Amino acid sequence: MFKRSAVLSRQLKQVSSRLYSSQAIGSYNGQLNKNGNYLATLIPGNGIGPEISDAVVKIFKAAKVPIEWETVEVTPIIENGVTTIPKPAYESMMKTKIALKGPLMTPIGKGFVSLNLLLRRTFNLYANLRPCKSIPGYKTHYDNVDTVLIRENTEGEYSGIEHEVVDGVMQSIKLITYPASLRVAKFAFEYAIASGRNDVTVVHKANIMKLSDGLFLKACEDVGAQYPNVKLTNILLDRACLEIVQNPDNYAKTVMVMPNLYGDILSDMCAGLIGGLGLTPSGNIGKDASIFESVHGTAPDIAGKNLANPTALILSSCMMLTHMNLHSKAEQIRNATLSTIGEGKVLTGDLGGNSTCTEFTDAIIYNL
Ligand SMILES: NC(=O)C1=CN([C@@H]2O[C@H](COP(=O)(O)OP(=O)(O)OC[C@H]3O[C@@H](n4cnc5c(N)ncnc54)[C@H](O)[C@@H]3O)[C@@H](O)[C@H]2O)C=CC1
Ligand SMILES: O=C(O)CCC(=O)C(=O)O
Repeated sequence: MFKRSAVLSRQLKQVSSRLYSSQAIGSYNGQLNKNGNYLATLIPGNGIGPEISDAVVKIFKAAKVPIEWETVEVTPIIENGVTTIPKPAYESMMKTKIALKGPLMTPIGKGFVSLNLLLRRTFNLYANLRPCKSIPGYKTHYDNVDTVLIRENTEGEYSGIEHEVVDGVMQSIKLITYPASLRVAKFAFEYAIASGRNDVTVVHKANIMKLSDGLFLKACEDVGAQYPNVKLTNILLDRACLEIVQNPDNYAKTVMVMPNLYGDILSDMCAGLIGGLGLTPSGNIGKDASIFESVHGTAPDIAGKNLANPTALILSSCMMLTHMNLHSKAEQIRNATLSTIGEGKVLTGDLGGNSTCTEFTDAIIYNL
């Protein structure tokens, strides 16, 4: 094992912890329990979820993070055709108001509704914050990616309203409401100020979806009028994709805000620029509760083989710690994780290495 170099350490210091902060909106008022710890909900999830969750638990223990986990499973509970989450998971969230979640599997083209989306709607987690930043020392085609994407998280194309019109014709409703658009726009502006970017870019297709995306854009402009010191621009989604892959640098100083589906796709694209889905964290932020999770899914192709890269969930857990005002622990764990990758000695397969999830986790603990 190698200790991080001075150059890498310097570069890491430049990785602003503000990038991963979600405190612009959404508050955390948790109280220390009698053991001097905060209580947080842990949802290990499916596929690689339990493996990467174990990695976080191990790292938190080694870093002496003052958190006690309440571990709950989220499985579909279907009653009278309505899907809900299990009572223990619901009650835990209502109590702790904060969770770290592994990915949850959703059947394709049939079966129960997405439990990920259900959690976001149940707890009104209306803003999905997805930062994506090149990792110093880890070489990809780009070394200058530093995007912040905020995705409306409760409606849009994912409102779950679908029906058969007649045989052979299906209809899916994209629901955009002014209040939901306003609140996510406000989050984006507050985040732009808190992160020092002072610049918001609305990503949309209001040239085609004139009413729905048009309303989203208008809500952002209405909010923008209350923030005269924050620059507001807008761009069509297709052009944004082109510009980001051509020159991500141009997107390093803005905060992008967009309807649900666009954010889902664009955040995977940004992940691809910095080394893949194993690296990108996210926070689902609400007024009263928040759930932090990787951008990636259950990775069924590598599940149960100790091959998963836990970085995305570890960085999500750091976002959670920042949200809880545990800044120094967040920074310690984030720096140890990024420097382990930057050193390039112990890497999981997705990053070109041949280390297991366990070996990679142990390397991070060594670097704490
Ligand atoms: N928030 C969530 O819980 C999400 C859940 N899903 C669900 O996950 C399931 C699988 O979806 P896929 O489309 O296959 O996407 P996926 O993200 O699970 O996998 C895509 C590719 O990325 C790789 N990958 C993802 N995370 C990785 C990690 N941490 N380390 C190394 N490699 C990693 C996988 O091995 C696979 O090759 C589906 O049921 C989907 O609905 C998908 C996205 C988000
Ligand atoms: O719920 C799912 O299975 C996928 C969800 C997803 O990709 C997302 O919204 O982040």
